[in-house]
Order: sequence, then C-alpha cells, then structure tokens
Amino acid sequence: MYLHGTSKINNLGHLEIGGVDTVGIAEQYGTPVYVYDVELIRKRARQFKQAFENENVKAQVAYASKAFSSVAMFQLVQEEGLSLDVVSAGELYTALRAGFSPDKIHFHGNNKSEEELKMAMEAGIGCIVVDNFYEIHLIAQLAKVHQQTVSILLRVTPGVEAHTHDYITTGQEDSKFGFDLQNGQIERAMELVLADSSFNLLGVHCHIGSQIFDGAGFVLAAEKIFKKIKEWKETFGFTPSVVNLGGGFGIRYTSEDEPLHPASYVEQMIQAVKAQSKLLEMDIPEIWIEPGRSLVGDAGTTLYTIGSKKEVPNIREYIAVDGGMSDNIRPALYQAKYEAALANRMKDVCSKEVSIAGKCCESGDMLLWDIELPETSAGDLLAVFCTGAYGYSMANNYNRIARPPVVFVENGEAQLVIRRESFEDLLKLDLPLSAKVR
Ligand SMILES: Cc1ncc(COP(=O)(O)O)c(C=O)c1O
Ligand SMILES: N[C@@H](CCCC[NH3+])C(=O)O
Repeated sequence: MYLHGTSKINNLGHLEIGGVDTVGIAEQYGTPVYVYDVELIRKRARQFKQAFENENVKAQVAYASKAFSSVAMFQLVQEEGLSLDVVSAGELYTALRAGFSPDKIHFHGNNKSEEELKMAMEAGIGCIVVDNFYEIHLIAQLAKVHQQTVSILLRVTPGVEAHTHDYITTGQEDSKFGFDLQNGQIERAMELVLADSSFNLLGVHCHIGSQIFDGAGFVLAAEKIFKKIKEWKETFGFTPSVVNLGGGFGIRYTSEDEPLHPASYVEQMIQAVKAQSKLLEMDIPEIWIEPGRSLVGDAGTTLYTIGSKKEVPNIREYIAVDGGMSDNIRPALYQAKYEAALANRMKDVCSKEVSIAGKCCESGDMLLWDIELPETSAGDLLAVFCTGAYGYSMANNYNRIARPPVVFVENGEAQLVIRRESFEDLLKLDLPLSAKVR
C-alpha cells in the first residue's frame, strides 16, 4: 500500500494523516469527507518554487484553482507565495473574498463573458490569458470605457498532444482553446493587440494537457514557441517577457502511474527555455507554470463508510459506500483509477478482491474495480487516496446528494474548511410552484 505525504498507520492500526487519526475525523465530521494533508500541499508548492530559484530564473507558479478551490485553499496558496489561475467569475470571486492579491491572479477561459472580464478588470488582476478574437474585441471595448491598460498573455495551441509516457505532434490544433500557432491565427491576434494601446502584451501561454508523465511534451512546446518568437521578433519587433508553459504534471494514483518528481518537469522546461533563449540571443523570459493536480491531488483522501454488499456468485462482490460519483466523478468520466484501504483496519491482511460502488442511481457509479481489501463489514471506513484534485471541485448534487465537507489536517490538528451541505442548502435555490401555474 502506497501512503502519500504525512499519511501513516498509527499504533491503533488506523490511517493517520497530518498527525490526525482518520477514524476520529470520520466520527467528528461524518462521512463521506475529504481530508487534505496541508503539509504535503506546502511541500509541493515549495518544490516548484525552489526548482526555479535553483536555476535563478524569474518565475510565477500559479495554482490552477480548478483542481480544488475554496477560501481556505486560496489563503494557503497565498501563504505559500504562489499566484493563482482562475477560469470563471466564481473562482475569481472566491479568490477575492479569500483576500488573494489581485495582481497575482491570472484569468483563463475560452469564453469569458463581458461581466467576467469587467469583474477582472475592476479588480485589477495581474493578467488575462486571452484565448480568442472575440475576447480581444471585448477587452478592447471595456478597456476604452474604463480607460485602462490590460496586461495579457495570448494563449497558443502549440500542436503538441501529450500522452502518458509519449507525445505526438498531431491533431492538437483541433482544440477549443487558444490561437493556433501554425496557421497564422496567433500572428493576427498579435498584430491586433500590439496595435492597440489598451493591451500590454506580456507574452504567450500554452497548456498541453493534464496528468502528463513526461517532460518531452513541455520541451517540444517550448521549442515550437521559440521558433515563433524568432519570427515575431523580426515581424513585430516583439519579444515576450513571459512564457507560460501551463500545468499538467502527472501524479501517482496507482502503481501503474510513474510521474516524474515535480521539480523535474520544471527543470526540463527551464533547460529548454534557456537553450532556446541563448539561440535567439535574447534575455531569458519569465517562466510561468500552472500546476493544479500536482499541488493538491495526492494530498487529498476521501473517507467513506461501507454499507451494503452484493455478491454476484463467481463474478464479483460489490461493496457500496455512502458517496460515489457525486463526490468523485472521475472514474465515471475518465475511467480514472484509484487505490484504497480500510482506514480503521490498516494492518489487516487483504484477503479478497472486491469492487467499490457508489450510492447513486447509475450502474456507472463505480469508484474502484477489483481491488484487494480485508473482509469488510458495514461500518468499516474506506479511504480512497489521491482524490485532492478534481474531486470536490467536480462534485455535484446528483440524486440530491449533499456535497461532503472538507477538512484540512496539519501538525496533529484538523480544521473544517468547507462544511457539509445540509438539506436546507439543497433547497436554497428552489422556489415553490406558483399558484398561477397550478
Ligand atoms: C489552462 C490550464 N492550466 C492549468 C491546468 C492544470 O492542469 P493540472 O491540474 O493537470 O496541473 C489546466 C487543466 O488541465 C488548464 O486547462
Ligand atoms: N478534470 C480533469 C482535468 C481537467 C483539466 C483542466 N483543463 C481531471 O480530473 O483529470
């Protein structure tokens, strides 16, 4: 069994995270509950920052908040000196309410609305990552009304398709995001923003994918961008002061995954950018990155209580838990795989192959297939590891199931940072049928 971060087995045979017994967490906050190992998040944040500091390169490490956003999380990110990537008014609003410095917020999205852009500009955020011509037009209009200059990056689609342990350079132009790097789109966009004093063009951005196990795709993306930088220098006299190479660094969900150390991705990027800058005899631009999953993924563990069982003779045993696709949609959406253990009986020998079902009214609501566990009973506590990224943030109220709470643990202390949804919360948007319709 692979234990991440501060997770360990205590002398009661229970899973302990951040010095806190998970059996106690389940008793205090109920299940399901997401538990985050704060020390591990801090460690990851520092590893990324350190990798840049070691190479003496100016950088911003922006947490891609879509992986998990909450007021407390944003405060933790700020404490660790990271920047923040948001993709909606809701994420931006949460960041501002958390007291996050606006100048360290980057705003993404392929269809930002006028209201969202206005909100970002009024807040004075650090930069808008411009995705398309419609957005250039909207920002230009708003900037004129508000007499503002807006710092931007232009997002490019570099034509790099990243796969696990592999990459190919085809197809990726078929993406809803960004300006195509190859077919003249990015040059048209650059021409527009360089000619308009509403824009302060800092540089370019690209993001090649998620859960990537190999540095090669990032290096290739950097090389493709620098080839273009040479042309842009000649055509527009423009040299980016920022190159944002996105996020997407993979993590270990199961023994099948073999990610690089977080710093290795960054080191490979830095070497590529340094080499390319030298070739073009230009200053090394600031390198920005946007890790989401690799900052919070393995720091999150979901605790469930085991309930019903169903044996399908000679086929499989289903064990059902009190959550499912409502708190973790990734297995249903991506066939994502996880590891799990009995948090209240960590030392018991695994003796059975079972499959873990959720409680939603969907056959596809399965959390894990064919995993080894000890013989279980109703009331046992199941820990599913590595649920910190895209778990809570993609949670939903299917079947009117309330979303679980989030508890941060660190140095032997547990802190509730998102409370469990109540039945009243579930009804808070509902209005009764009007008399007229009735
Ligand atoms: C633009 C952008 N930046 C950053 C990320 C974060 O990716 P990850 O969580 O894989 O690090 C994503 C998600 O894929 C993204 O779309
Ligand atoms: N939600 C996805 C990743 C999406 C990345 C955002 N662009 C996941 O859970 O793996």
